[in-house]
Amino acid sequence: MPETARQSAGEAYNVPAASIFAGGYHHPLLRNLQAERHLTKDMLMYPIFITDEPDAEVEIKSLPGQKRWGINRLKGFLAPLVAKGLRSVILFGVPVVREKDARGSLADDPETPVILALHLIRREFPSVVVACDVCLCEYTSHGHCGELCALETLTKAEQEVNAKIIDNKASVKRMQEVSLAYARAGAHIVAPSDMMDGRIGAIKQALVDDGFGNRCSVMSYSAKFASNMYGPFREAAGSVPDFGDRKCYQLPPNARGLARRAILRDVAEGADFLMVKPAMPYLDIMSEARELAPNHPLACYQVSGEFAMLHAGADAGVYELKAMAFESVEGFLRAGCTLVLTYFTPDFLDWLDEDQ
Ligand SMILES: NCC(=O)CCC(=O)O
Ligand SMILES: [Zn+2]
Ligand SMILES: [Zn+2]
Repeated sequence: MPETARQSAGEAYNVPAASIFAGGYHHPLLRNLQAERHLTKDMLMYPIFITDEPDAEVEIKSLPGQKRWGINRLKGFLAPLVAKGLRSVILFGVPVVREKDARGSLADDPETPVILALHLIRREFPSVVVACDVCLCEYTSHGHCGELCALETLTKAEQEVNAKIIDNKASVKRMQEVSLAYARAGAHIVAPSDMMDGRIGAIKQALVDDGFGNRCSVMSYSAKFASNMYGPFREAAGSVPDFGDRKCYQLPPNARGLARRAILRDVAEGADFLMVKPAMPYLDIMSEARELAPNHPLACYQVSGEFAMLHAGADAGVYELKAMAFESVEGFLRAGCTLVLTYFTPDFLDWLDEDQ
């Protein structure tokens, strides 16, 4: 037993005045003031799936409440959200009608859903900032994020460990082309999630050379981990790879050092925004990113599996969804994030107007 407790056996222990913590902040307002920063509507970016079926409004089973939208439905879907204060979206294209090929030609086809949506959103909702995810996985016939090497050039052993399947050079060139196409169609931000080496510098240079240096920002998915939590997204976007996995271009979940290097590399290559993805299991990486790049805005992506997990827990009675969603985002802000990509955005637009 500790000395003080023995001495006071039988008597009430006198709590020292300086040890009173929670009790000192005994009112909801006083507790609220503990936060350095609070979630605001400006900090929310909403991921949206747009398909090439113009009238589609298709539920995504594994992503509660989320749908794939056809271009003809987009205005009606976004208008009420913009009225509630939606400030930014990130677009993902989902071709289901047109045929995919090995180089992901549909990514930057002039009629591709993302480009049509860019024109529409810029025209109809001038207050909304539009980011476009830049990646090939939704557009390639094989479902990988970049162009592949001719597989016959690889040894069997290399194929088995999924090494060297990506043609990095050809892929980076595609990311430049796709980024430029989105910038020309009005994207405020291009957000490469492909994870090819050197793409940030290449994209930034292509934008600058084409006159977009101060019209289109680059948000790098800097620390994107090869997570188990992208499943519902892959259902939503139809981007499950045909073979192998993404481990040769995304970070292993245990890779703190690689994440730190990736963050520093993307800063050096000219990224305007950095990102950590997924969010909840990687709070340590966020706070390290904050330290490594204190002068850059930091985003995090609360991915599809996190969203599905939070819903599943709430449905099982483990917690109340709204309270848990706020708790998750409070963690991101505490860790230093300034922007949160989340499927909860429409909910937060309502919740932030309610008493919390
Ligand atoms: N580039 C986006 C993803 O790879 C997945 C996001 C998610 O799971 O929500
Ligand atoms: Zn991808
Ligand atoms: Zn992706």
